[in-house]
Amino acid sequence: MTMTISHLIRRFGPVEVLRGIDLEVRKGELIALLGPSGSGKTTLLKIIAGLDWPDAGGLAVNGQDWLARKAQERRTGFVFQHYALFPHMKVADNVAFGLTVLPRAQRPSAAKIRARVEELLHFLQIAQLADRYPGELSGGQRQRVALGRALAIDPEILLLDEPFGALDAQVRRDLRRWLREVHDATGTTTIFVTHDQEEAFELADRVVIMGAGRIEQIGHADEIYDHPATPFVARFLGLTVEIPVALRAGRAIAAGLDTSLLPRRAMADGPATLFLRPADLRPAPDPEGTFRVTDVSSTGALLRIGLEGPAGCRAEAEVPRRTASGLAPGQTVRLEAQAGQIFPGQTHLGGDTAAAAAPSADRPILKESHL
Ligand SMILES: Nc1ncnc2c1ncn2[C@@H]1O[C@H](COP(=O)(O)OP(=O)(O)OP(=O)(O)O)[C@@H](O)[C@H]1O
Repeated sequence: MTMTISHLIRRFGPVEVLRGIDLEVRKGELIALLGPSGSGKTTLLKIIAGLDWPDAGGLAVNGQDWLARKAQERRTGFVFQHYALFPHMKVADNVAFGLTVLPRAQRPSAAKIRARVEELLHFLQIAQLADRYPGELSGGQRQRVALGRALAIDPEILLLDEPFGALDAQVRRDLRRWLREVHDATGTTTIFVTHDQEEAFELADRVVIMGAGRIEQIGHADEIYDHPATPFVARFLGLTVEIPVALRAGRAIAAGLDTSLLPRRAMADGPATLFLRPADLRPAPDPEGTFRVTDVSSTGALLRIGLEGPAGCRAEAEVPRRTASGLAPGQTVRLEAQAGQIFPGQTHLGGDTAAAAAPSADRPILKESHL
C-alpha cells in the first residue's frame, strides 16, 4: 500500500492546525511523526484513520480516495497511548474482537479466529497472558495486547499514537525494539506518533518532523541529525545555542569564536546565526576573550557554563567536569565551535527577528554542501 497525502488542511475555528501537509508513505515503511505538543501529529493520524476530516486536501491509498471511505472501510489498526482494552474480556477475546465484529460475509469461522489469535499471541510473545483480564496486566503488557488487537484484522496500515508514552524508560526501550521486530516480520506499513526524539530516530525508517501544522523536514535519522533543514528543527534537536555570526566565503566569523573546525558552507555572505549543542561549544580561559562566564553548575559528570558575549548574546556550554579548569564566574573565555549549523539571518538576543526564525514554508530551505 502506498499512501499519498496532498496539501491537507485542517482548521478548528480560526486556527489552522494542519497547514498544508504533503507526505508519501511507501509500502512497508515505518514512519515516525515527531514534533512538539500541539504540532498536529494526532490530528493527522485521526484523519488517516477516518476519525476526523480535513477542510481541504487529499488522502489516497493505492490511488484510491480514502476521504470517500468511512473509518470502518479503511482497515486501519489504531493503538493509542491509553488504549482501553475491554476490561471484562480476557486477553484472547480482546485480540479476537476486531475479527468477531466483521460483517458476516467477511468474518472467519470461530475456529479460524481462535487459530489466528493463538498465532498472534505467540508471535507477540504474550501467549502466557491469553486467559488474563486487562486489569491483571502491566502497562507494557497491555500495550502488547493492544497491538495484537490492532494487528488481528490484518490492517492496511497501522497507526500508533504515543503507544509507549505512559510507560517508564526501560519498558519503553524494550517495547521499541520489540515493535521494530514485529514490524519487520509483518511488513505492515506503520505510522508512529511520538515527541520522543530518541524513540523516533531508533525506530523509524524515515522521520517526519512537524512544527505548528507543517512538515519541517523528512529524512533518515542520521540525515536529520547531521543536517537539520530549518532553525525550528535545529532547536528541536537540541541545538539551543544561537550565536550571531557574519558569513564570509562560507566561514562563520564572530569575535572570540573559533569556527575553524566547521566545514565551509556554500552560502552567500551576510549576517547569519550559528546553532550549536551546548556540548559542541568549548570555552577556554583567555583574558582577551569576548565571552564572560556568568555561572557554573555541575551535574556530576558535566559542568554547565553560562556565558554572555558581545551585544548581550547568551550561550551555554557543557564540558566534562574533569577537563574544565579555571572556569569560574567572571572569567573571560574564548570559544571553540566543534560542530554546528548555520542559517542565514540573525536570531540574536533571543528574539526571532530575522530570516533564520521565519517559518520554513515562507522561504526556501537552503541546501548546505561542503565546499
Ligand atoms: N477537536 C478539537 N477542537 C479544537 N482544537 C483542537 C481539537 N483537536 C485538536 N485541537 C488543537 O489542534 C492542535 C494540534 O493538536 P494535536 O493533538 O494534533 O497535536 P499533537 O502534535 O498530537 O500534540 P500532542 O503531542 O500533545 O498530542 C492543538 O493546538 C490542539 O489544541
